[in-house]
Amino acid sequence: MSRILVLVRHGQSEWNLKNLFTGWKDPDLTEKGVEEAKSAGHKLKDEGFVFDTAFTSELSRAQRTLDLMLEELGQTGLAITRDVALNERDYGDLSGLNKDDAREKWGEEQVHVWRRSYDTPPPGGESLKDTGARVWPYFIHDVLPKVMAGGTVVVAAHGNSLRALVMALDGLTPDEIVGEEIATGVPIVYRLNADTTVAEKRVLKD
Ligand SMILES: O=C(O)[C@H](O)COP(=O)(O)O
Repeated sequence: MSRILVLVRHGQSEWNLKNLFTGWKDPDLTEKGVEEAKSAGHKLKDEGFVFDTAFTSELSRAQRTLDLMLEELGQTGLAITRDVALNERDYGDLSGLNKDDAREKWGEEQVHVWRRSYDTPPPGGESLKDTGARVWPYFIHDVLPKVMAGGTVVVAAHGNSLRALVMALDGLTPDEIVGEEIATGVPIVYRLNADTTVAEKRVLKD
């Protein structure tokens, strides 16, 4: 039984390039982001991955990344489930602001706490804990059963919705999750044991 879960953060978006807080805003991929998505698909193809099902968010950058990966894999007909539960953390009032301008205004430390802490939400937005409170139940209810049935499952999502998943899968503490970064377009491959614990984790860097 394979029980494989592949997590991929979308490729670079227009707002990643402009250094803007994005959250639930919906910018497209840049050309570099398109290349990153294709390269993720290429790596997975080279390793022989064939997916049984795919999940993504309701945001274009993750959906397009998934489509581009599946094109590379020759799996454009695959069933895709799109759900708001996998959306990026809602950055609230920070959405659309430049990250350096925010550091100027509120200070480096405060902005770091909003971006990387476990339970301090940005103004009007979600903390990582809040994000996990919607991502994790969705994962348990909708995604995990497909993996545990012996499937090979891909989830294309976002920096912080994936940090919430990785925190739970890897059993990281609130202090440990602060240092966890998810790179754009780099597949993270989990193989799970029959009791749902992680048997193996590999990050498919270049
Ligand atoms: O929503 C965003 O701005 C990005 O997708 C993630 O941003 P962060 O790295 O600042 O959390």
